[in-house]
Amino acid sequence: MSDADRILTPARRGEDVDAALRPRSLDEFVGQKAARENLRVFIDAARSRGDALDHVLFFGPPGLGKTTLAQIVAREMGVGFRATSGPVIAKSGDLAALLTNLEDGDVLFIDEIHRLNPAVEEVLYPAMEDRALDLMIGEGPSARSVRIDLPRFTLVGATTRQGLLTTPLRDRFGIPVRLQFYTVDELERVVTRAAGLLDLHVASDGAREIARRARGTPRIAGRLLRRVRDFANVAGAETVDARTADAALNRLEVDNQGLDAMDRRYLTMIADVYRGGPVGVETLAAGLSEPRDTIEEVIEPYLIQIGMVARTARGRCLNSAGWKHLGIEPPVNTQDGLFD
Ligand SMILES: Nc1ncnc2c1ncn2[C@@H]1O[C@H](COP(=O)(O)OP(=O)(O)OP(=O)(O)O)[C@@H](O)[C@H]1O
Ligand SMILES: [Mg+2]
Repeated sequence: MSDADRILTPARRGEDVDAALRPRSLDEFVGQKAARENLRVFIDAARSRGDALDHVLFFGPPGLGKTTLAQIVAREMGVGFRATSGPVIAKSGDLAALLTNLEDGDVLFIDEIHRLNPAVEEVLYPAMEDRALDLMIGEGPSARSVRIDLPRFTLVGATTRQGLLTTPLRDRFGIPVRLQFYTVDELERVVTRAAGLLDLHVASDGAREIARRARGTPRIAGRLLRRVRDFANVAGAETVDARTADAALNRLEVDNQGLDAMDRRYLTMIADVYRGGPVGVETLAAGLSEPRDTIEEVIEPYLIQIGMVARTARGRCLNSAGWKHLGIEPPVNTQDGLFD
């Protein structure tokens, strides 16, 4: 099974109707309290000065609301929103064209900003810092550089891999915002809100069951809700309660901790083959036939967050919660035993 086939992948899949469920204002946006409150202050301050908002970087695992917040920033500032992504901007000229076409105050959203090519990134530095573009005119000895002023704009970058950003780029964002996994309470509100938008009756224990098993991720909560709705429709259930949700999620092979077959394969490999670790991520990637990026970006963050796995300098280790979840006794003398 590849990551794209998983019901629990936090990465976006074609069936996801993200747009319909997207909160449209900071007040509608659930969770991420600290980030929301800070953004509110910075947006109000910029607006009262009549200035563009400082550049913002959203980073964190997939499906936590980076794109949603970028759109909300533009809407709350009352400015235009232009979106592109790192790998799409092939040449520095493409970026120059985008920048010179911005209107005063616009938000330029660059998704996957860690994948910008270095030549393009160079163009971004003076644009972010001085709102200017340095262009070379002509070639060879007669070449000269001209500086063009740009409209005031706010660059909003998003990345799942903050560590892959170059330091000069990272330093040019005045407002870095790390997104966190959501609590079950927060996801319960996400599910209830989405159910309302989908015109579906979900009892509070049903919303809670879905929330508990959504891997801390609103995108997964929305997707599970739609699949549970399908099961409820076929079963002729008017209301999704905890029992209906539990039965549907079991059928989807989402276990009671919200892990799926891929997560269990990952945990089982560390347990069975490497006696709980430490084992390097490359070795795990080869053993599981998954790209290393998928393991690091998609599978591990949540398993680390819930304390089943630890990322150490010598590799990945299974913690006692991981052993417990697999229902396996850890071998004696594991590293884990030393720390628990
Ligand atoms: N705080 C929230 N409240 C309600 N729904 C949310 C929230 N955050 C995200 N969502 C929903 O989750 C889905 C995914 O959000 P979004 O596309 O913004 O994630 P992302 O962080 O940009 O993901 P990726 O890294 O894959 O680009 C959307 O349908 C959005 O409506
Ligand atoms: Mg996104």
